Amino acid sequence: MSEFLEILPLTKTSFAPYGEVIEADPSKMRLINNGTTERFHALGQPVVVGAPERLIFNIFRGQPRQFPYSVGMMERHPFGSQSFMPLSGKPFLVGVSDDEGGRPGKPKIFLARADQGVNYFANAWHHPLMALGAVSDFLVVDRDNTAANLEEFFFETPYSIAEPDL
Ligand SMILES: NC(=O)N[C@@H](O)C(=O)O
Ligand code: NI
Repeated sequence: MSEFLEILPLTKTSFAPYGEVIEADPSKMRLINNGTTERFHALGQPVVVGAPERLIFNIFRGQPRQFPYSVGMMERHPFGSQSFMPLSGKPFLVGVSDDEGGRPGKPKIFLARADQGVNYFANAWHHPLMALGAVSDFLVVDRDNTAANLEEFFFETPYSIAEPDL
């Protein structure tokens, strides 16, 4: 019987060890364009390790996950950060793990609102995109040449996630 993982709200504090939360934080806001635009400044830092690879913009179109969902693996990108910002007005799930001697520990699952994105730090264990409820698009900024930038770990016993209460 696999262990069910609790779903927590996504907050800057809870997510801090794994990356940055991209959201319109009033403390980061400055008025620009003659007061007609609110700029929420420097919400996260895209990172490439090991030039000459480039940071690129992508769109990921994710199929909604079905529940109960089996979390059988985690992955990480040693040579760059990876950010996901919802474009379809839907919430999504974020899964991360601490590193425990080169392997991911028990995953932590966060529910990201439709107005929240995340930027995973380089080498942060995370689960691949988990869209919710409908096919959803995400703006993704990460390092080009992903082939050399992906490490996966498969759990002997998968964890489970119950249908989130949206
Ligand atoms: N492999 C890929 O491009 N996607 C994953 O990295 C992911 O985090 O969804
Ligand atoms: Ni990834």
